[in-house]
Amino acid sequence: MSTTLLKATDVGCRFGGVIALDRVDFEVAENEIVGLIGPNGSGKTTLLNVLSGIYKPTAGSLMIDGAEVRWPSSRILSKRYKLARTFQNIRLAPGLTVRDNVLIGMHSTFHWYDALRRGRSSREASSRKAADEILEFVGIAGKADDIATDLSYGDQRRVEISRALATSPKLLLLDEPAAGMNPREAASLVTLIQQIHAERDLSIVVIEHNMNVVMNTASRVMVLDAGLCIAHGDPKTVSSDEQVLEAYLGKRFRDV
Ligand SMILES: Nc1ncnc2c1ncn2[C@@H]1O[C@H](COP(=O)(O)OP(=O)(O)OP(=O)(O)O)[C@@H](O)[C@H]1O
Repeated sequence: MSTTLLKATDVGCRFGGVIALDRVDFEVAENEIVGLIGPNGSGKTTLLNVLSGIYKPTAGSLMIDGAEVRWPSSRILSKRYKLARTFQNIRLAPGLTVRDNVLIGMHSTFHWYDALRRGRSSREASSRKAADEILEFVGIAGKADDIATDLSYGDQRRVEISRALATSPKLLLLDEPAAGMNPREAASLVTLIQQIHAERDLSIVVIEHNMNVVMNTASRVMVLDAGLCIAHGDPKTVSSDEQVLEAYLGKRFRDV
């Protein structure tokens, strides 16, 4: 039987007159990959921002690892509850190497300069080794000394994922990891997500507009539309749901 890692109940989030989330229930089990899809502006990133402590919701409750949490800050969530995330718009430290970006993730409790100093000191050789192991795992070890922002788009996404993995998360939140990728890069992202899931003891939530990525990674999918959950279930069931087809996927998806 699967154990629930995170359970958000009746979550609401308003921005003035805009209802970004309307009584949304969301659950992630241990070792599960959940896909989150929906049209632009349907509330996907808002849900991720709420779950990672960036937005405080206007209603609802959150349980993580069996304990009720009172919507703490992202720092507390990432440390105490071991959540890590990537962003829709890549956020890498400019001018720093790939390895240094990962070291920042590893020492995220410190100011980034402190993190780098610690990461670069001989005492912290083990951190560098751990960073290099993650880069190897993610497939960009050969680029550890390159400036991260000089890499291809697909590789920059891999750096972001490496940085998130550096915190050894129990829950990894990926916000449109395939955005801007070509089909070849997106296919190799699918393999990477499957590999992370198979080899690391964690759960993953993935927001994506690329249906191939969602359908080939997630075992369960939730669909948001205008802040409401309009469907959830296994990918096959969701992809044949009439309401989903009409609201979001449309004919395009029927042809996939
Ligand atoms: N900080 C904010 N201030 C005001 N409105 C916001 C804010 N964040 C989100 N919204 C609004 O909430 C709604 C949901 O936005 P959200 O970014 O969560 O959608 P999304 O499903 O992630 O869209 P996309 O697929 O385009 O990224 C939108 O109407 C958006 O304009």
